[in-house]
Amino acid sequence: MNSREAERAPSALTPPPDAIPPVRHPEAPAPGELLGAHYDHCFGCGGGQPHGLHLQARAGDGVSITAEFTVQSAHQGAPGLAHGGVLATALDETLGSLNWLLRTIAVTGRLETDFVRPVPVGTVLHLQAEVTAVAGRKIYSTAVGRTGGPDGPVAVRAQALFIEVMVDHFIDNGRPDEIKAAMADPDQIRRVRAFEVNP
Ligand SMILES: CCCCCCCC(=O)SCCNC(=O)CCNC(=O)[C@H](O)C(C)(C)COP(=O)(O)OP(=O)(O)OC[C@H]1O[C@@H](n2cnc3c(N)ncnc32)[C@H](O)[C@@H]1OP(=O)(O)O
Repeated sequence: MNSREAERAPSALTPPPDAIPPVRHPEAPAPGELLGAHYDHCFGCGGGQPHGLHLQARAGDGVSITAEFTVQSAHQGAPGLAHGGVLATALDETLGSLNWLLRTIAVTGRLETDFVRPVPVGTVLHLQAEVTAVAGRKIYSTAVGRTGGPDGPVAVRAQALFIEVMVDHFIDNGRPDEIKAAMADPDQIRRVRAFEVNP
């Protein structure tokens, strides 16, 4: 472990003392509004991924989100049970959707997941996530996923740190074919949301 990694290790998900509460963007979708897919080919929310999660997120109060995802046969790890990585993806996607309420472009830097109960295929996972603090480019957030309804037992939970980036993060690092296709989309909203840029 180098010194930078050591610095991040145990307290990386604890906001520093100068962190501030998150501020909901004035043009954020109203509480209860469905967010829709930010990118058709997103494995978490896009309709263009046959085996994707097709997660549906809804704006909550403050800087919070609720989301639902139904575990499909294609999401198995052990027989009849959701793969842990798929559940982590559902948490990551829900947490990532919070950035749309802040209208900040950010990517996951760290995602720490607790797998509390096994989740069978066919289960609807009810997710809730909120931003807890912001410190400069660092956005701290938490999420839980419950089974049997929005108030059911916790099956998974996560703590995350998202880092604000410029749109160049996607343009410089993404594969040129997909970047070109997304930029050529005549729908301005779809074009900007593909890169998570504010319209
Ligand atoms: C609706 C949208 C849904 C989107 C889907 C869900 C979201 C995703 O899955 S995004 C994809 C997965 N994530 C990625 O690909 C990110 C890959 N990583 C990177 O590109 C870079 O490491 C990146 C951008 C996170 C940080 O790099 P860089 O911009 O150079 O920032 P850097 O200076 O290293 O770090 C900035 C701060 O964050 C901290 N930090 C960065 N990474 C971490 C980390 N892993 N753990 C803890 N702290 C970290 C640094 O310590 C630093 O803190 P401070 O300002 O206090 O010194």
